[in-house]
Amino acid sequence: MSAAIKPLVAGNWKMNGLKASQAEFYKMVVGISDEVADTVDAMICAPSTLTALLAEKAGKGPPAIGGQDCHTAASGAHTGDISAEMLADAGASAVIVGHSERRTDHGESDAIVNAKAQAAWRAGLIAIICVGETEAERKAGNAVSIVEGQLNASIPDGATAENTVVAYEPVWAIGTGLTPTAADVAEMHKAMRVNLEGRLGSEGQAMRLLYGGSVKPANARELMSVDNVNGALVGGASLKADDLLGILAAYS
Ligand SMILES: O=C[C@H](O)COP(=O)(O)O
Repeated sequence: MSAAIKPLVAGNWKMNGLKASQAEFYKMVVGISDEVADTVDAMICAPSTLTALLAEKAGKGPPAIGGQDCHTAASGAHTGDISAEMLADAGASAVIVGHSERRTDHGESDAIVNAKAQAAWRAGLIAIICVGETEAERKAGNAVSIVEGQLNASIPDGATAENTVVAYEPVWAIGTGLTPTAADVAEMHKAMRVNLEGRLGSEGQAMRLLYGGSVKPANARELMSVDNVNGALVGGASLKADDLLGILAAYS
């Protein structure tokens, strides 16, 4: 772990959560101790129907509130979409862009992800940019080159450690209970660090690099202690306060 970088554990609720989920969320708000908050940043990326409700419930947080996707435009005739400005207005401070589920389900290319990251910055949001290889790409020995290609094309010029977080999520590890070995995570995160330092200098050196894919309380300590892993992007386990708090406890 890079000592100077404050880690981030971001929960991605995906298409889960109703107004009643505020009760579980409030358990997270009251369960994050000052000691934990001093050590690690916490965030919940809620469905946009809940952004304003949870932001109000969180007050100043933690957790901070994030969105899960945004359009590239600030406003306009884009039925069903949501802009980064709308998320910011509802109380979000960050937005995930380029999640593999968006890339697969909605055909989002690196170029679109790049434009969405710029839209996030335009609205004053942190862009959490996701990258990751498929199972076939890993089996073919191409995982690192695939991820480097995604980094190069998805991260806009002007990325800083303040406005950008990178999340490495092997597609085959998402929601499957499978995780890469600590050695594989270390290899990938080192490669990402070298790539980002080469392009962005000290900003790339200080940028938070999250690991995502089947992170649970039981494996968080091992995964989060890998060099160049500066936190986690958590799906299923972020829906339950006990699990999220258990993952945050990896930093205690
Ligand atoms: O954004 C989160 C990831 O897709 C990981 O999901 P998961 O923790 O349910 O595997």
